[in-house]
Amino acid sequence: MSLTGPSPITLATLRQAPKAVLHDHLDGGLRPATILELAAACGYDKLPAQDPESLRKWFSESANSGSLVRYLETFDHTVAVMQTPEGLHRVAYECVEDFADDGVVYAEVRFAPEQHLEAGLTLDEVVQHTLDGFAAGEKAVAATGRRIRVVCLLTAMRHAARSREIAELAVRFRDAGVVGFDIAGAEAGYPPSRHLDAFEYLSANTMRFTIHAGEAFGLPSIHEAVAFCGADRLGHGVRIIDDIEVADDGDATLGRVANYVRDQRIPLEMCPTSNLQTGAVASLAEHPFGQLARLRFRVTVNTDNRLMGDTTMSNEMLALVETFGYGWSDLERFTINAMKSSFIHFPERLDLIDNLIKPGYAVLIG
Ligand SMILES: O=c1[nH]cnc2c1ncn2[C@@H]1O[C@H](CO)[C@@H](O)[C@H]1O
Ligand SMILES: [Zn+2]
Repeated sequence: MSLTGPSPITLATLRQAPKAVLHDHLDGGLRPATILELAAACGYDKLPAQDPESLRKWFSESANSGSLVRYLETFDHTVAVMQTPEGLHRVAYECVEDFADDGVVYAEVRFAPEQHLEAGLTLDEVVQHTLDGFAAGEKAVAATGRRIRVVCLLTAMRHAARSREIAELAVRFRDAGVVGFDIAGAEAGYPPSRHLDAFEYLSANTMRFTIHAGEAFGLPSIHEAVAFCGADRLGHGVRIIDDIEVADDGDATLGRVANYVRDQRIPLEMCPTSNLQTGAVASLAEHPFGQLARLRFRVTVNTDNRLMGDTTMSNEMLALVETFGYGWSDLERFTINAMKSSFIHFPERLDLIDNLIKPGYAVLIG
């Protein structure tokens, strides 16, 4: 029996809840003030605004275009200031701090090393400076008495032709903080099967991977990702809803791909705010998250790009609570879903679930 009852769900209490994020882009999460300072330091003079607040507004407004391709254009400015050892280290370090301040206890953060070679760094150097930044961030957070684990996924850009090379890079850094691989970028016209070579290499090396699929393009992309490529998780995957028919009484009929994804417990990395911005869904009320959670797909809550979405994990959770009426036990379930789906080793997952996540929600549930 509880003496206090459940805490109300507000942004403040959500920030205290232990959270896990599987889908967050490093180059989509910079602090506006940091962008300005790094731009000044490296001589990048194409920023669209000159003070932090205007820049914050510029990113969220420009990303809110209803088109993935235009959303992605905003990354030119963040990637531009992440070309040096200092830039990469600082952005990674601050990412850890920002997650910890929001009560995130586990994060898988991704970025595309091939986009960070303009100042002459090698792929290996790019990854090493970033991992050093994460490690320094973890240490700084630990020194304040909090605990966070941040690991890295390496992304290959789906329109480019370096995925095999990036897969090899990921495997090279597998014991140093890289736990998986991803492909991202404009989806239409660039099906995941273009990168079969990379996925086969990863599978042969027992390294796991996720694929952005079913975001700006439909069900065929999801089908390819899970059936041809063997994706361990799906980035977004919202269009899986096209393979589900829901009758007026709520009864659902699933097609073959939807059944496969649910049966195999393939995790869906859902990013509500990002989906609104890119036009993948028209409104939160219509976001497939609600139906998919109800139908017991393995849904997880994610930020995608904190800068472009002007968002945090707490914010994404609050939006879902306000839209679908979720309570603490639902949020705990989504968080445990994320930990079960994470790419770190099993004992470490269990440790975070048993020693941080369950006790944290027990306090909030009251
Ligand atoms: O939601 C998304 N869908 C597809 N690609 C994305 C999304 N968010 C970011 N990126 C792309 O991933 C790269 C590496 O982090 C970013 O530079 C951006 O081009
Ligand atoms: Zn993404």
